[in-house]
Amino acid sequence: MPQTTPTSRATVHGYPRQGAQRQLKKAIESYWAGRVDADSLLTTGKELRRHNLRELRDAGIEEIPGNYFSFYDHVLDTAWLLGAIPERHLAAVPDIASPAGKLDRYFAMARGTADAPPLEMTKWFDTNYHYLVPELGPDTRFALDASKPLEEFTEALEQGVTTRPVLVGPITFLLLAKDPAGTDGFRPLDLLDKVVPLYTDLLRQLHEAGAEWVQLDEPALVTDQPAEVLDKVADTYATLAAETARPKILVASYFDRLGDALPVLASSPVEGLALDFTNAASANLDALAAVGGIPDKRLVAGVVNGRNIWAADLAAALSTLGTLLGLAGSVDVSASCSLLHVPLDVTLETDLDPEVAGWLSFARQKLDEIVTLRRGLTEGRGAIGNVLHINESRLASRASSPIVRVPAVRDRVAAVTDADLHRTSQYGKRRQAQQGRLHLPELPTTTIGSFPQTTDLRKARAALRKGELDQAAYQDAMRAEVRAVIAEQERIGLDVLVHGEPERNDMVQYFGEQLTGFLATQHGWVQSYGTRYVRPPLIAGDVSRPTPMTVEWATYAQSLTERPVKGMLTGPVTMLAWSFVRDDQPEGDTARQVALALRDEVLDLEAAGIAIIQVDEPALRETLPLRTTDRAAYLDWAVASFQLSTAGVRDDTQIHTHMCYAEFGDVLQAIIDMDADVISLEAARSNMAIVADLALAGYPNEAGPGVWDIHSPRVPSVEEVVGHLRTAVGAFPADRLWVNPDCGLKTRGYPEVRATLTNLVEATGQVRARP
Ligand SMILES: Nc1nc2c(c(=O)[nH]1)N[C@@H](CNc1ccc(C(=O)N[C@@H](CCC(=O)N[C@@H](CCC(=O)N[C@@H](CCC(=O)O)C(=O)O)C(=O)O)C(=O)O)cc1)CN2
Ligand code: MET
Ligand SMILES: [Zn+2]
Repeated sequence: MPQTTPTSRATVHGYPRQGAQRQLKKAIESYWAGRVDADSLLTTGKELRRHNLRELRDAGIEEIPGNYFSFYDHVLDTAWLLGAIPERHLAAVPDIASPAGKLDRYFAMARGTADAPPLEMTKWFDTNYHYLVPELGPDTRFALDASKPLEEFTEALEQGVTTRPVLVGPITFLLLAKDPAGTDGFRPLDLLDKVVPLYTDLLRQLHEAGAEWVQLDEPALVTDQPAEVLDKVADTYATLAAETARPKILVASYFDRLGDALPVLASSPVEGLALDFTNAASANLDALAAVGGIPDKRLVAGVVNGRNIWAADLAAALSTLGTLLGLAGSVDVSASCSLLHVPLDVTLETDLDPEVAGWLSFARQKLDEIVTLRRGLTEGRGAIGNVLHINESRLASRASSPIVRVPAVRDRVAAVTDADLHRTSQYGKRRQAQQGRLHLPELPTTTIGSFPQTTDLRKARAALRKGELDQAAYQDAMRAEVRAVIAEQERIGLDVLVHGEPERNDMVQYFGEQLTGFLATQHGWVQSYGTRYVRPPLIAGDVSRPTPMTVEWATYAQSLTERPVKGMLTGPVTMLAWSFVRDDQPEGDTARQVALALRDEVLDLEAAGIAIIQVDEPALRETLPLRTTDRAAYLDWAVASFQLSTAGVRDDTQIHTHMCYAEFGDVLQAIIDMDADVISLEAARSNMAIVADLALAGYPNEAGPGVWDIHSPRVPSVEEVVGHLRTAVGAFPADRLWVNPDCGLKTRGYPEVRATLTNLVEATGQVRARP
């Protein structure tokens, strides 16, 4: 007899918010541009939520999440919920009586206004999604505004569905927040006692509205936390559970294992836990057994990977679920995390080989997997025999496909030796050779690569796709842009130029489209931040480079000027991090394949006379495993793959790399080991703190701390840039410093780019003249 657990349900933590045609992006951007009013935007939001609710219900999802929708970001929504709104944003939009007022204040926090800079934005754990960092100080006063979760709950109820509202939990909210003033001895977590009563109040209000369950997300608990924080977790959930008029509480964790937080939550009085059982988080299974299970609790089992796009191994997932049945009061089937991080629907992909499409599972397909597994769990394998059979044959087709394993690529990787990872000479000798070739002034000025991606550029690309523009006309348009970008930089007086990357839809997608082993999607949009989306390529098979990818663009740009133009590539770690990576071999193996393909490109650029080659690694820091014990192994392959891609060049070829997104403290040694001749880093927002860190760590090569925060259209004055440069020069040898913005300029407009780069060059002149 199959074991039956009648209470088992199919559920998810969240679903893509944007709609199949990215309607949400378009509606919000239209609102910002003044083309539609607040009511129209609110209506679009409502329609998308209603549509998603039907989609989830029709797919067979038995408990549907609520409050996962957002006009910008769910952490920002939580700050709003708790009334943690900085003074400057209150002042910028003082009147919120109307719907437009509310939206405008909300968007002011997200994007800033002329006088009020936005909240800082940073990566959501180890994903490519960005959240807005709540600003909390010792004097922050909270005030609950539960209207969003309540209204969305009621809205679903009107459609006949009792949703489970999903909210960022109090511990994670406070751990993600920052005190912009850096008040001595204060941490946002000190505000816990002020915040917990608001959550209690919120629980009461949701209960009154009819909510049976509420989900509080605590992903911060999958990062290492001291005992003192874990004690606060225990206290917090004991306090919340002590409220009698409340929904049942489900505490959710994802992206890694709970570790020491697992026994704490297991023995807390909350009614349910949601755990991730994929990848490194699969250690949750043994840990759960070790605490004797949670027989009095509901377990929401994340057995379907919510972050990757491969069809699940249903038989394996079912066997995990079977084991879990013995470890919890009830077992529900879910994805490991919100489906926010994957594209919407494989069936929209008409260009994919149908065999390959069968290997894939986007958000919509994951719903089917979850529902199937729930049936298998409650009705037995026999009930889903057909689906298991099809799944098995699809997995087999993937495992044996010739695109997955290419012997020549594997042989080449196997032949890599340690010598391939190191430049011929030490930095000192290379520096002399490079100076002899480049003749750069002290404090050379440069940019990070991209210039504004104008509407015209995107329109040209869209026209090419639709066949309205032929390849030759498209190339002409892009070349014209390269000419304009080079001329612009010469006029401004920069020392090392870039071609501006006009031909790239995205720095990862562009290379993915040219490398064998990568697959592109047409509609696979995933939210990166706010209304900005990316279409991550899929790494399905062994990677190689059939032909040069950037050499023509680089040599064309170089032919237009006497000044050096940097070759511009995306590094192996970032190519993996911002793609959906194959799950059938260690990531380090995939990274080496990508590195060899890039190494070919680097050597071709060198042979074509390009003297400076930049290999960007902005994702190196964010991909750092969440648990510190896993980090060394990651850094080993990450650094080695960067070295493999770059170390083949001559002494007089200068290798640059670039990293944005601050918090480099954990990777300083890796930065040294990468041995790029020059690294440009984000620094403007942290007032050049990284420069002192590099000096302290003994970083021996050259560095360009960013002097312009490109995330904002604000133009820094000459004095401000001079100030940054003097700080840098005071902390690091001036003869090893470069001057550049924090990151590429693709999201910026020409007016602020011209103004800022002019100021940057002027400021550099002043500091050179009077160091
Ligand atoms: N992969 C990746 N991850 C990253 C970054 C990154 O650069 N790449 N940077 C950080 C995040 N920053 C980001 C910055 C900008 C955008 C961004 O601008 N995205 C664009 C899409 C970029 C793109 O793929 N553009 C394509 C397609 C553009 C498009 O939408 N075309 C329309 C039609 C074109 C038109 O008429 O305007 C369509 O296909 O429907 C192109 O240029 O060809 C957007 O959401 O609008 C995304 C992330 C961290 N993570
Ligand atoms: C997110 S890092 C961006 C680096 C790239 N070269 C650019 O300038 O856009
Ligand atoms: Zn960058």
